[in-house]
Amino acid sequence: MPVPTSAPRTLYDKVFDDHVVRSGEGDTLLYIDRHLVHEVTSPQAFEGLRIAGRQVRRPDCTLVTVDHNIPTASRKNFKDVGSFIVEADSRAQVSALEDNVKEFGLTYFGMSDKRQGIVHIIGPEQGFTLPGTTVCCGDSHTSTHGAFGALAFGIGTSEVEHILATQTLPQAKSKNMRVTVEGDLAEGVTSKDVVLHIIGVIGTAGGTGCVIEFAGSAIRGLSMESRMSICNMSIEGGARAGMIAPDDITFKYLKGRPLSPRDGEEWDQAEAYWRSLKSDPGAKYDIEVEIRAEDIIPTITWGTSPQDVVPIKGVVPSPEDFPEAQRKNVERSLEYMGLTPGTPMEEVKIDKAFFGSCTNGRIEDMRSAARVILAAEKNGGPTKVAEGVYAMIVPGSGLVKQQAEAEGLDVIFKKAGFDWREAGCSMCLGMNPDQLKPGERCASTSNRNFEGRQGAGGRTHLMSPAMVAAAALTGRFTDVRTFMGEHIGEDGGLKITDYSDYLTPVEAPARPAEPTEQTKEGQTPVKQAAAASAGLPKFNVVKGIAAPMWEANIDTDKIIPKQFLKTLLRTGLGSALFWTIRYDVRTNEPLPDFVLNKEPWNKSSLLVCTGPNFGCGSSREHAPWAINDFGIRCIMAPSFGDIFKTNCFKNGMLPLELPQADLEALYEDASAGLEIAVDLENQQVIRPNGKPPISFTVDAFRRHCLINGLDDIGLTLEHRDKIESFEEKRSNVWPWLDGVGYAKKGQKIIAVPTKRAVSKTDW
Ligand SMILES: CC(C)[C@H](C(=O)O)[C@@H](O)C(=O)O
Ligand code: SF4
Repeated sequence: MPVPTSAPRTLYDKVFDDHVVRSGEGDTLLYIDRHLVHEVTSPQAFEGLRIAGRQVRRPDCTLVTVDHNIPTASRKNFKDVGSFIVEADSRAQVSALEDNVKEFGLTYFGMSDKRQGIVHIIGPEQGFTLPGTTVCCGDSHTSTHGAFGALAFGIGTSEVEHILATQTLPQAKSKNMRVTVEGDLAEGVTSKDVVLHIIGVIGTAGGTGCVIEFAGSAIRGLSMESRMSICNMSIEGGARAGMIAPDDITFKYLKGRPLSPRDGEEWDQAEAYWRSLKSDPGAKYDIEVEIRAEDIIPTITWGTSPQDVVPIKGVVPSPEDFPEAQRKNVERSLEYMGLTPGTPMEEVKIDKAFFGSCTNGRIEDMRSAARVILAAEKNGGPTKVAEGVYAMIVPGSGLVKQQAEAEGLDVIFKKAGFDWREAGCSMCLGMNPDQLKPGERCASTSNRNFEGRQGAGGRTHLMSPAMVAAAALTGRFTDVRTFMGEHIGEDGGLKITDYSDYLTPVEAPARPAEPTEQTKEGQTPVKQAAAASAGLPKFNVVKGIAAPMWEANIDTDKIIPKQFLKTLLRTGLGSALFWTIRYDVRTNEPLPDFVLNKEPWNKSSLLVCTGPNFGCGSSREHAPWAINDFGIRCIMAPSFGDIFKTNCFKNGMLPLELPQADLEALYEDASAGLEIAVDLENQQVIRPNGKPPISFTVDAFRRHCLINGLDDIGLTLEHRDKIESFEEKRSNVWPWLDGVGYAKKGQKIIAVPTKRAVSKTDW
């Protein structure tokens, strides 16, 4: 429920309140101003629209691009997707998107468009992301856009369909959390170090159920691009979204962008509203975290969770350094990462270096890496990528690439032996051919170091672009400050003009052979029958064997890895559930010790996990689809990742939070192979052998929907009149938000007239 406007409100409260279409029973219905769409999480949503005979409600507020699947090889000879993308499933997914944007009349930055890029890079670049807006995308790193003071969060595919059809989304109000970073950042410390440090402090579940506002002088001193890197990784801190109050730095960044309000009256009106978007003095936060900027030094990860951070001067930790409850997880991570406790991080060697992703694929990141290369040379450090290391640079968008080339950065990179690629998500998750081989170690500017994230068996260490550049040059993790001398800093040190000596074109380095097919890691399993939601099955009592698991932070990459996200369907993923821990990564043979490969748990219909934060990370709805397809309808755990939890409900599944002691008891029942029953109507877990049942409570509205198998879109469309009156108000109060897409004359625009001319600026 909106807070009465007289009470002091946080930035989050204000943006939330300004988007309420309706509040009643269940979640509040929020209007979504900006919807970004990509190829991985949309095919089933468009299919759902088609089956229900629905249109896209606001094409002018929808922007579509392709990023995850596309190869990053040169596009010089690009003709079409059909001939360019070798891998069949990736090609099918990109082609499906191309068909969908045509059919539904949407603005699309395809592979031949220089504005194409990672969704979270192109939104801000175009001025599509604006302060005070609600921004959604079927992608967990939508939190990036919060850097503008937008309420931006990732959603699953069912929610993508919901927004396409209604331009709204049912949302529960999150808690307010504030992370304040006060003071000056030391030389060589970047926003990536800040956010890794924050996640190290709060943990990957620290922000669960919250929207984090980043505040303090260190945050205010950052550029927009650095702020985006911080908000981007709010999801790694478990938060629904991250936000930073907009200020002059924000307004300057937005001025003149193609989809920003036009100069003059429209801009002035927008800026006046944006200036009101800051937390009121005395506004209440449920959680406050304070961090001193001077405590942050260049930081990297050692393990398989983004919270596994260590300062570069530190050593690989030992399980004994952690509380008892975490030791098994630490041992598992160390084993996977092939690291020995006590080894100085600066002695760990790398095989690959990856620059890019929605965290660090922007122009400032490219400049920061180039500065390190130049400074290393000036200070007598290495001048080339270390022997045996393959280093790739993948700009976040075609426009970032164009800008970098205009500044001559590509020449610096190529001369030092880096491979200069085309825009896309690339090795951040390796849905395209850019992947690690089993056992390879990578210094990466991306955001996730989960097991198998960059390729089955691959080992990822997260760090800043400057630190990746340093590691690429020395072949091992290196404190960038040790050979930078005075030439350091995000804006200080070497200036762009210093690049002039390096502007001689050179050949690209040899690249390791690319796999043509991804069958080694397994392909989309079993062919499936129906692509769209078949309507929600009713959930009443689910009884059966429960699979016991104990790991903390089971991320959705672990539940279903990237190679299975290429499906156009919602079904058939059961055989790939927990792929990387269920099968041998080299032979694809089932691992006999994995619980779901053993009798009787291979027929589980429930799952009990004693570790917290189940389903954290990526927004892929493929995770609950895979669990459901295996036959599991209810997961019991101490806590869940926010997006995963919503995705479960959208599929008629129950994510049930229970106290640790109850879970330990159920874990024992499950390990003994005994049947458990979850009775949602009576809110009880019934244990075997007459043991006393465990009571629980589930939100009344969610329970009602699950028991009756209710379809959310249908429910929302009953409030069509409310949506229309909200849109009318929106056009009056925030007129710069209407009709800003690139829709051309004659293109299908449903419901909303375009009120403004299409910008012709060459961006
Ligand atoms: C494909 C998409 C669902 C996913 C996400 O939500 O984050 C991806 O971008 C990732 O980084 O794993
Ligand atoms: S996290 Fe990686 S895969 Fe996901 S959107 Fe960002 S760049 Fe793409």
